[in-house]
Amino acid sequence: MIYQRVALIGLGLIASSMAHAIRRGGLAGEIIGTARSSETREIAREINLCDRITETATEAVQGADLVVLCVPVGAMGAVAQEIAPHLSEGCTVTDVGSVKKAVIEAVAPHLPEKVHFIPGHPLAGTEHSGPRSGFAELFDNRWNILVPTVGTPPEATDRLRKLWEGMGANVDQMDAEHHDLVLAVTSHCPHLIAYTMVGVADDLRRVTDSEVIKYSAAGFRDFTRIAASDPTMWRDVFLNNKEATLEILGRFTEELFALQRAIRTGDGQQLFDYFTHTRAIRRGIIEAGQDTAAPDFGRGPKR
Ligand SMILES: NC(=O)c1ccc[n+]([C@@H]2O[C@H](COP(=O)([O-])OP(=O)(O)OC[C@H]3O[C@@H](n4cnc5c(N)ncnc54)[C@H](O)[C@@H]3O)[C@@H](O)[C@H]2O)c1
Ligand SMILES: O=C(O)C(=O)C[C@]1(C(=O)O)C=C[C@@H](O)C=C1
Repeated sequence: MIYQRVALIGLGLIASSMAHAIRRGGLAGEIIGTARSSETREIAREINLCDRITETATEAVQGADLVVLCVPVGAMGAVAQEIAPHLSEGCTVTDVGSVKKAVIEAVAPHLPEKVHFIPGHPLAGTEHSGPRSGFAELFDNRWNILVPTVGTPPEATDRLRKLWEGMGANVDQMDAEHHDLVLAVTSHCPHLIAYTMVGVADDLRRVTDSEVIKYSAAGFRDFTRIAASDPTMWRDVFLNNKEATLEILGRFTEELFALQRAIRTGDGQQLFDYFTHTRAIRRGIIEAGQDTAAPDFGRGPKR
């Protein structure tokens, strides 16, 4: 057992997967859960997600030695403010938000000195949300990035690392700014591109008489899966990782324009060279055995 009492705030995909994975590994003495809506709390009770479900976050954190904020990035600051006076001395507060710099800025000022704040981000998910969508295997062989704040005792970070390893994840550390830039490239902008492509296809539906949907090839189907992700979560990701996502979108647009020009001018060599280069990147990732974060479509329950 790594923690005596873990409090999960916000019972969606990530919190419910954590509850299942913590139970699978016998990693906590007790799991307490809480959610804002009575409907979510009711479902959590019905499926026996946690050992105890409380009405409020302030009740949930009492006596906990680990508190995990599992709400959308834009709600982290308000939740931290609400729970701060009720945290136990020496407890660790972590989060699972997809953005790190803005979450640290929103959460850290509210937390008392007697607690350890260790922000985190599991690089694992699906397009589903809510308390029924979680499954114990979500984090197996996926990365979890920890972003310890200055002055965090190494023992507190090691303990949290052990919890994530117990849930099946590989753990790495990064600073917040670097995390946000890397994730802008690997996760945030690809989601925006998927949202856009599905929007374009939908616009075209009238012209193509629904053929776009009917003949969806694998590439487009992957886009529609990604574009089905939770709108609140993704709105908050972009509003809170503005600088890095705008930087990457700027570069993306430049490359896109260059390829657009090559198509218009019939520059087959440029297209061929570009595609050869990107294929080598994909093959390099696979040869290096670093393809562990590849989405495994169809994982987990479909809700
Ligand atoms: N879904 C993914 O693929 C994924 C992966 C890694 C990290 N994350 C991050 O994990 C966090 C949770 O995501 P999820 O996919 O579990 O979401 P989810 O939508 O499944 O669950 C979110 C939970 O937060 C609650 N909530 C929403 N707004 C709130 C508010 N204003 N105040 C209090 N509670 C509120 C919801 O009721 C729900 O219980 C987010 O910060 C997200 O960025 C998501
Ligand atoms: O597989 C998916 O559905 C995901 O989008 C998961 C994904 C990702 O981009 O890889 C999405 C957001 C997270 O913050 C982490 C993981």
